[in-house]
Amino acid sequence: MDLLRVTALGKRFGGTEVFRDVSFDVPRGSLVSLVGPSGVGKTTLLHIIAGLEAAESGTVTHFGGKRERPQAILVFQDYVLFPNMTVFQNIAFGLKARKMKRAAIRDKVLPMLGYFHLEDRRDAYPSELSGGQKQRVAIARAMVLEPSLLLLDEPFANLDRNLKMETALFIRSTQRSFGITTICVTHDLQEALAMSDRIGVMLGGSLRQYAPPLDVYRRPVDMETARFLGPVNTITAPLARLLGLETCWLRPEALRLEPDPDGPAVITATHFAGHYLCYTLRVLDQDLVVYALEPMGQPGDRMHIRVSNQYPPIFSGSLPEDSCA
Ligand SMILES: Nc1ncnc2c1ncn2[C@@H]1O[C@H](COP(=O)(O)OP(=O)(O)OP(=O)(O)O)[C@@H](O)[C@H]1O
Repeated sequence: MDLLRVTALGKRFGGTEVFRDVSFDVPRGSLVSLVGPSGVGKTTLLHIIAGLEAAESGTVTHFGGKRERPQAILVFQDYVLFPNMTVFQNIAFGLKARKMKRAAIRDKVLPMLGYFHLEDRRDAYPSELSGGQKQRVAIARAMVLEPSLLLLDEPFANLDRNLKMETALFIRSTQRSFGITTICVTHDLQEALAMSDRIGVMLGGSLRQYAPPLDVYRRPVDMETARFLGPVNTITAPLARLLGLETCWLRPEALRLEPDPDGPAVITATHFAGHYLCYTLRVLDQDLVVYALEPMGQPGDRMHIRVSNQYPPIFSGSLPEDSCA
């Protein structure tokens, strides 16, 4: 079985249940991210997979059976680089501990320095590195050992906003090039969506959904998962009639704005979100969130709203109980 299999895992701390019945498979060579609010048990789950923590119930089977359990490496969120060692020495550390010969260590570490864009920092100490460089050293130090499982705990936690996505795409490309099965725990949803083969959404003590990122975003299993992934517009009956739809729930990108002095919607707020503009509008006593690539207007401007058939509703039909917009 070329999978890492997590089956019915449960964990308690004292009398408090953290999670129950968590099951998922990680195919060899794939990258999986576990996301969820703070305190839901993501790090605890990662520690159980790493063998650092015992589960209350359930099993973790590494690629075909416990007897063949291969090496798993956990990269902690605060990097834990050796402060008195250079970048080269940090990356070489695990190979040296395996008593590898000097020339063989050089042959392994030098390509890593190139791959991780650290050639000109090879003799620098961790205190002389930027957050992004430290992160790259920590991941290079793990990958040089060619682990069969790489576990990343909050790999973007200490990075500047603009470095997060760059690092996510870098992790993705290195993970693919080296074919290293990777499980990542993160708060950074956009980065997790961008780099992962599968996303596991942990909510309220269980793994609510485990699927490719676009499926979780477009076909969430319930409203709480939908809202965790991003804004949801509830289209109740009067608005649905106006838009020529049935009652449904739409992501912001499913709606289009057109400036129209006689339009039914009024812009109430707008902000620039980096790659797009985010508008909040009031229409028929409801608030809607709509994204646009081009500026559409200012608060107070009236708009016509169209529905794009490129983005089907994430749910349609009768309103579930937790559907309040
Ligand atoms: N050793 C421990 N003893 C008792 N409770 C613990 C222990 N470790 C974690 N917890 C509790 O278990 C819950 C899950 O913690 P965990 O760190 O796994 O969550 P998380 O989803 O990774 O959170 P965050 O995103 O904030 O890191 C929390 O309520 C935490 O306080």
